[in-house]
Amino acid sequence: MTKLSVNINKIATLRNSRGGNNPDVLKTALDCERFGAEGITVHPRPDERHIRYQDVYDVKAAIKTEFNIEGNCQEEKFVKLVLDNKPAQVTLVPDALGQITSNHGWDTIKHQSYLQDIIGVFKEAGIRVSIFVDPVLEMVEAAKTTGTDRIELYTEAYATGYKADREQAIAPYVEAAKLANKLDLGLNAGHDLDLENLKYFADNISGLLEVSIGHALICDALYLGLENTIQRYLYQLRKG
Ligand SMILES: CC(=O)[C@@H](O)[C@H](O)COP(=O)(O)O
Ligand SMILES: NCC(=O)COP(=O)(O)O
Repeated sequence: MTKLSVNINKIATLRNSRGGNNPDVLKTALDCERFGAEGITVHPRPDERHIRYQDVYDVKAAIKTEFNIEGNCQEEKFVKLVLDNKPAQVTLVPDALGQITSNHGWDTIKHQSYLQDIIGVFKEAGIRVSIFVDPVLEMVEAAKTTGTDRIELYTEAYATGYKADREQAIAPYVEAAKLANKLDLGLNAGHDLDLENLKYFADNISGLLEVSIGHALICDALYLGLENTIQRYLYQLRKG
């Protein structure tokens, strides 16, 4: 079964735009769980323009489902934040400073030795590790030797290509997933997944353990309401 982890970054972005506590990030996380989400994802960035470091402590203390902290482990503050909070999972993303959003996976060959070291730090603390990778076979293969528990396939290219030719868009992901399964690497996916493209992805990717979805889900919630939206995403993952 593929778990749905809701990324609440965009709730924090809205809150920060006025400086108060509306919408309430912690309440939203708890409501997401109440409405059926099987995990909460946050992606704090060094400028704290959406999720703030304090939000991470607050959310961790309150939620009951799997907590997934994503971010750039080259930032010392991020490493401390993760080790302080001990989430169920940390997802390592090779973001540059000031990046609008994540836009590529790790080069697991070039950064092999660095990844081995940092993954070891998190695993030593009992935290499951996932690393963000593009659906490129060499990158998946080299991910295995980093010691990571899982990879998260970066799905922006799938989401962009879906409308024009979904078979072509998913093809590299099918191959990457087959290889990950063969190597016994756990498989997550995320970025720009939405109500339209999610089911086809989940149906065609074997062994998909978790999707983390934020931007589209929060946009849908404006029209459909948060509870209804989460139920609809779960339905896309579960229906035959
Ligand atoms: C790793 C990934 O694809 C998402 O976490 C995405 O980066 C969300 O971050 P933003 O909300 O800052 O776009
Ligand atoms: N890991 C992907 C994620 O958390 C959410 O990405 P998006 O749905 O906001 O594009």
